[in-house]
Amino acid sequence: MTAAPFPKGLAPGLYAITDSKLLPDDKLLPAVEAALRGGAVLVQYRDKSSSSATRLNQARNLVAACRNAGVPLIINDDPELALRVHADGVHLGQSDSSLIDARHRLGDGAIIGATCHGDLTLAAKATGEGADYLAFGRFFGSATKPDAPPADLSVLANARQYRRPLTAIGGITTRNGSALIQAGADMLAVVGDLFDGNPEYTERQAREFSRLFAAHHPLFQPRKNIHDTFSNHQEP
Ligand SMILES: Cc1ncc(COP(=O)(O)OP(=O)(O)O)c(N)n1
Ligand SMILES: Cc1nc(C(=O)O)sc1CCOP(=O)(O)O
Ligand SMILES: [Mg+2]
Repeated sequence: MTAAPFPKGLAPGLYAITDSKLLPDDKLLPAVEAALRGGAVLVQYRDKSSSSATRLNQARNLVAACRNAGVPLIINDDPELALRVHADGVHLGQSDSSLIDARHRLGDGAIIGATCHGDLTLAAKATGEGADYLAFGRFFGSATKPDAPPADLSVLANARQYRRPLTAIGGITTRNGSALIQAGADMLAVVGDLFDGNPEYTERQAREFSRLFAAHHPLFQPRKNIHDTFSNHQEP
Protein backbone atom coordinates (compact mmCIF):
# COMPACT_ATOMS: atom_id res chain seq x y z
CA MET A 1 0.00 0.00 0.00
CA THR A 2 1.32 3.50 -0.84
CA ALA A 3 2.28 5.85 1.98
CA ALA A 4 -0.44 8.07 3.49
CA PRO A 5 -0.17 11.76 2.63
CA PHE A 6 0.93 14.18 5.36
CA PRO A 7 -1.35 17.26 5.07
CA LYS A 8 -1.31 20.61 6.88
CA GLY A 9 2.27 20.56 8.11
CA LEU A 10 2.06 17.08 9.64
CA ALA A 11 5.20 14.96 9.29
CA PRO A 12 6.60 11.70 10.64
CA GLY A 13 8.34 12.12 14.00
CA LEU A 14 7.97 12.86 17.68
CA TYR A 15 4.62 14.22 18.89
CA ALA A 16 5.30 15.94 22.23
CA ILE A 17 2.34 16.08 24.64
CA THR A 18 2.52 18.32 27.69
CA ASP A 19 1.35 17.38 31.17
CA SER A 20 0.47 19.86 33.90
CA LYS A 21 1.71 17.61 36.73
CA LEU A 22 5.13 17.00 35.18
CA LEU A 23 5.39 20.61 33.96
CA PRO A 24 4.19 23.30 36.38
CA ASP A 25 3.67 26.77 34.91
CA ASP A 26 7.29 27.97 35.07
CA LYS A 27 8.61 24.75 33.47
CA LEU A 28 6.15 24.41 30.59
CA LEU A 29 7.61 26.79 28.01
CA PRO A 30 11.28 25.82 28.51
CA ALA A 31 10.26 22.14 28.26
CA VAL A 32 8.39 22.61 25.00
CA GLU A 33 11.22 24.72 23.54
CA ALA A 34 13.63 21.90 24.45
CA ALA A 35 11.41 19.30 22.74
CA LEU A 36 11.33 21.52 19.65
CA ARG A 37 15.13 21.87 19.65
CA GLY A 38 15.33 18.10 19.88
CA GLY A 39 13.21 17.70 16.74
CA ALA A 40 9.54 17.31 17.82
CA VAL A 41 7.35 17.65 14.72
CA LEU A 42 4.06 18.23 16.54
CA VAL A 43 3.12 19.53 20.02
CA GLN A 44 -0.09 19.04 21.98
CA TYR A 45 -1.06 21.27 24.90
CA ARG A 46 -2.83 18.90 27.32
CA ASP A 47 -3.93 20.32 30.67
CA LYS A 48 -7.01 18.97 32.40
CA SER A 49 -6.66 20.79 35.73
CA SER A 50 -5.53 24.43 35.46
CA SER A 51 -7.84 27.44 35.48
CA SER A 52 -9.08 28.78 32.17
CA ALA A 53 -6.95 31.92 32.63
CA THR A 54 -3.81 29.81 33.08
CA ARG A 55 -4.71 27.62 30.14
CA LEU A 56 -5.27 30.65 27.94
CA ASN A 57 -1.94 32.18 28.89
CA GLN A 58 -0.01 28.93 28.51
CA ALA A 59 -1.63 28.09 25.19
CA ARG A 60 -0.73 31.56 23.86
CA ASN A 61 2.90 31.07 24.86
CA LEU A 62 3.03 27.66 23.21
CA VAL A 63 1.47 28.95 19.99
CA ALA A 64 4.28 31.53 19.76
CA ALA A 65 7.03 28.98 20.51
CA CYS A 66 5.69 26.44 18.03
CA ARG A 67 5.16 29.05 15.31
CA ASN A 68 8.73 30.19 15.80
CA ALA A 69 9.90 26.61 15.22
CA GLY A 70 7.52 26.01 12.29
CA VAL A 71 5.75 23.21 14.16
CA PRO A 72 1.94 22.89 14.52
CA LEU A 73 0.39 23.22 18.00
CA ILE A 74 -2.64 21.08 18.83
CA ILE A 75 -4.94 21.79 21.79
CA ASN A 76 -6.31 18.76 23.61
CA ASP A 77 -10.10 18.52 24.11
CA ASP A 78 -10.95 22.20 23.60
CA PRO A 79 -11.85 23.62 20.15
CA GLU A 80 -12.83 26.98 21.71
CA LEU A 81 -9.37 27.45 23.21
CA ALA A 82 -7.80 26.44 19.88
CA LEU A 83 -9.89 29.08 18.13
CA ARG A 84 -9.11 31.74 20.70
CA VAL A 85 -5.31 31.35 20.57
CA HIS A 86 -5.13 30.57 16.83
CA ALA A 87 -3.67 27.13 17.44
CA ASP A 88 -3.30 24.79 14.46
CA GLY A 89 -5.90 22.28 15.60
CA VAL A 90 -7.40 20.04 18.25
CA HIS A 91 -7.22 16.47 19.46
CA LEU A 92 -10.57 14.87 20.34
CA GLY A 93 -11.28 11.61 22.14
CA GLN A 94 -14.38 9.48 22.25
CA SER A 95 -15.77 11.38 25.28
CA ASP A 96 -14.99 14.83 23.90
CA SER A 97 -17.10 17.19 21.80
CA SER A 98 -17.98 16.18 18.25
CA LEU A 99 -15.40 16.13 15.51
CA ILE A 100 -17.92 17.45 12.99
CA ASP A 101 -18.72 20.46 15.22
CA ALA A 102 -15.01 21.13 15.69
CA ARG A 103 -14.50 21.10 11.93
CA HIS A 104 -17.33 23.61 11.49
CA ARG A 105 -15.83 25.89 14.11
CA LEU A 106 -12.17 25.63 13.16
CA GLY A 107 -12.45 25.33 9.38
CA ASP A 108 -10.91 23.13 6.73
CA GLY A 109 -7.36 24.29 7.44
CA ALA A 110 -7.35 23.04 11.05
CA ILE A 111 -5.64 19.80 12.02
CA ILE A 112 -8.06 17.51 13.86
CA GLY A 113 -6.77 14.33 15.48
CA ALA A 114 -9.00 11.55 16.81
CA THR A 115 -8.48 8.89 19.48
CA CYS A 116 -9.34 5.44 18.09
CA HIS A 117 -8.00 3.25 20.96
CA GLY A 118 -7.40 -0.14 19.28
CA ASP A 119 -10.59 -0.09 17.27
CA LEU A 120 -10.74 0.12 13.48
CA THR A 121 -14.47 0.93 13.58
CA LEU A 122 -13.60 4.15 15.42
CA ALA A 123 -10.88 4.83 12.84
CA ALA A 124 -13.38 4.40 9.98
CA LYS A 125 -15.83 6.77 11.67
CA ALA A 126 -13.19 9.41 12.43
CA THR A 127 -11.90 9.23 8.85
CA GLY A 128 -15.43 9.66 7.53
CA GLU A 129 -15.90 12.71 9.76
CA GLY A 130 -12.72 14.32 8.42
CA ALA A 131 -9.99 13.52 10.96
CA ASP A 132 -6.52 14.48 9.72
CA TYR A 133 -4.66 11.91 11.81
CA LEU A 134 -5.70 8.83 13.76
CA ALA A 135 -4.33 7.99 17.22
CA PHE A 136 -4.08 4.43 18.57
CA GLY A 137 -3.10 3.22 22.03
CA ARG A 138 -2.27 2.69 24.68
CA PHE A 139 0.42 0.26 23.53
CA PHE A 140 2.30 -0.03 26.84
CA GLY A 141 1.64 0.69 30.50
CA SER A 142 1.26 4.43 31.04
CA ALA A 143 1.81 6.27 34.32
CA THR A 144 0.20 9.36 32.74
CA LYS A 145 -3.04 7.58 31.86
CA PRO A 146 -3.03 4.11 33.47
CA ASP A 147 -6.69 3.41 32.67
CA ALA A 148 -6.50 4.08 28.94
CA PRO A 149 -7.80 1.03 27.03
CA PRO A 150 -5.01 -1.18 25.62
CA ALA A 151 -4.38 -1.61 21.88
CA ASP A 152 -2.64 -4.33 19.91
CA LEU A 153 0.35 -3.50 17.69
CA SER A 154 -1.37 -5.07 14.68
CA VAL A 155 -3.96 -2.24 14.59
CA LEU A 156 -1.33 0.05 13.04
CA ALA A 157 -0.83 -2.06 9.89
CA ASN A 158 -4.58 -2.56 9.58
CA ALA A 159 -5.26 1.18 9.87
CA ARG A 160 -3.10 1.98 6.81
CA GLN A 161 -6.25 1.53 4.71
CA TYR A 162 -7.59 4.87 6.01
CA ARG A 163 -4.68 6.74 4.41
CA ARG A 164 -4.18 9.09 7.33
CA PRO A 165 -1.00 9.63 9.36
CA LEU A 166 -1.07 7.21 12.31
CA THR A 167 -0.06 8.22 15.83
CA ALA A 168 0.84 5.73 18.53
CA ILE A 169 0.45 6.66 22.22
CA GLY A 170 0.72 5.17 25.69
CA GLY A 171 3.86 4.21 27.60
CA ILE A 172 6.16 4.91 24.67
CA THR A 173 9.86 5.16 25.45
CA THR A 174 13.11 5.49 23.52
CA ARG A 175 13.49 1.72 24.09
CA ASN A 176 10.14 0.50 22.76
CA GLY A 177 9.46 3.25 20.17
CA SER A 178 11.25 1.64 17.20
CA ALA A 179 8.91 -1.40 17.34
CA LEU A 180 5.94 0.95 16.90
CA ILE A 181 7.52 2.78 13.95
CA GLN A 182 8.33 -0.55 12.33
CA ALA A 183 4.73 -1.67 12.94
CA GLY A 184 3.44 1.39 11.03
CA ALA A 185 3.33 4.40 13.39
CA ASP A 186 4.07 7.72 11.70
CA MET A 187 4.20 9.71 14.92
CA LEU A 188 5.02 8.69 18.50
CA ALA A 189 3.02 10.68 21.05
CA VAL A 190 4.98 10.85 24.29
CA VAL A 191 4.55 12.45 27.71
CA GLY A 192 6.42 10.60 30.47
CA ASP A 193 9.57 9.55 28.64
CA LEU A 194 10.03 13.09 27.32
CA PHE A 195 9.15 15.54 30.08
CA ASP A 196 10.53 15.57 33.62
CA GLY A 197 10.91 19.33 34.15
CA ASN A 198 14.56 19.35 33.08
CA PRO A 199 14.98 20.91 29.58
CA GLU A 200 18.38 19.26 28.97
CA TYR A 201 16.83 15.84 29.57
CA THR A 202 13.87 16.66 27.29
CA GLU A 203 16.11 17.85 24.45
CA ARG A 204 18.23 14.67 24.72
CA GLN A 205 15.16 12.45 24.73
CA ALA A 206 13.62 14.29 21.77
CA ARG A 207 16.84 13.84 19.80
CA GLU A 208 16.82 10.16 20.64
CA PHE A 209 13.20 9.77 19.44
CA SER A 210 14.12 11.67 16.26
CA ARG A 211 17.01 9.24 15.70
CA LEU A 212 14.54 6.33 15.92
CA PHE A 213 12.57 7.91 13.07
CA ALA A 214 15.74 8.58 11.06
CA ALA A 215 16.59 4.89 11.39
CA HIS A 216 13.15 3.34 10.86
CA HIS A 217 10.67 5.64 9.09
CA PRO A 218 11.09 5.80 5.31
CA LEU A 219 9.68 9.34 5.02
CA PHE A 220 11.36 10.96 8.02
CA GLN A 221 13.22 14.19 7.33
CA PRO A 222 14.91 16.25 10.02
CA ARG A 223 13.14 19.58 10.50
CA LYS A 224 14.87 22.21 8.35
CA ASN A 225 15.47 24.72 11.13
CA ILE A 226 17.17 22.28 13.49
CA HIS A 227 20.90 22.76 13.72
CA ASP A 228 21.75 19.14 14.15
CA THR A 229 22.48 16.12 12.03
CA PHE A 230 20.83 12.75 12.28
CA SER A 231 22.43 9.56 11.09
CA ASN A 232 20.84 9.53 7.62
CA HIS A 233 21.07 13.26 6.97
CA GLN A 234 23.78 15.37 5.30
CA GLU A 235 23.75 19.17 5.43
CA PRO A 236 23.94 20.65 1.89
C1 LIG B 1 -2.21 11.92 20.19
C2 LIG B 1 -3.23 11.62 21.23
N1 LIG B 1 -3.79 10.40 21.25
C3 LIG B 1 -4.72 10.12 22.19
C4 LIG B 1 -5.07 11.05 23.12
C5 LIG B 1 -6.11 10.73 24.15
O1 LIG B 1 -7.28 11.51 23.95
P1 LIG B 1 -8.57 11.22 24.86
O2 LIG B 1 -8.98 9.82 24.66
O3 LIG B 1 -9.55 12.29 24.60
O4 LIG B 1 -8.00 11.36 26.32
P2 LIG B 1 -7.41 12.68 27.02
O5 LIG B 1 -6.06 12.98 26.46
O6 LIG B 1 -8.35 13.82 26.76
O7 LIG B 1 -7.32 12.31 28.46
C6 LIG B 1 -4.45 12.30 23.07
N2 LIG B 1 -4.73 13.27 23.94
N3 LIG B 1 -3.54 12.57 22.12
C1 LIG C 1 -3.10 10.98 27.02
C2 LIG C 1 -3.03 9.53 26.73
N1 LIG C 1 -3.96 8.91 25.93
C3 LIG C 1 -3.72 7.61 25.81
C4 LIG C 1 -4.57 6.69 25.03
O1 LIG C 1 -4.26 5.49 24.97
O2 LIG C 1 -5.53 7.19 24.46
S1 LIG C 1 -2.34 7.11 26.66
C5 LIG C 1 -2.06 8.68 27.19
C6 LIG C 1 -0.90 9.05 28.06
C7 LIG C 1 0.42 9.10 27.31
O3 LIG C 1 1.42 9.43 28.20
P1 LIG C 1 2.72 8.54 28.42
O4 LIG C 1 3.59 8.78 27.22
O5 LIG C 1 3.35 9.13 29.65
O6 LIG C 1 2.31 7.13 28.60
MG1 LIG D 1 -9.81 14.11 25.35
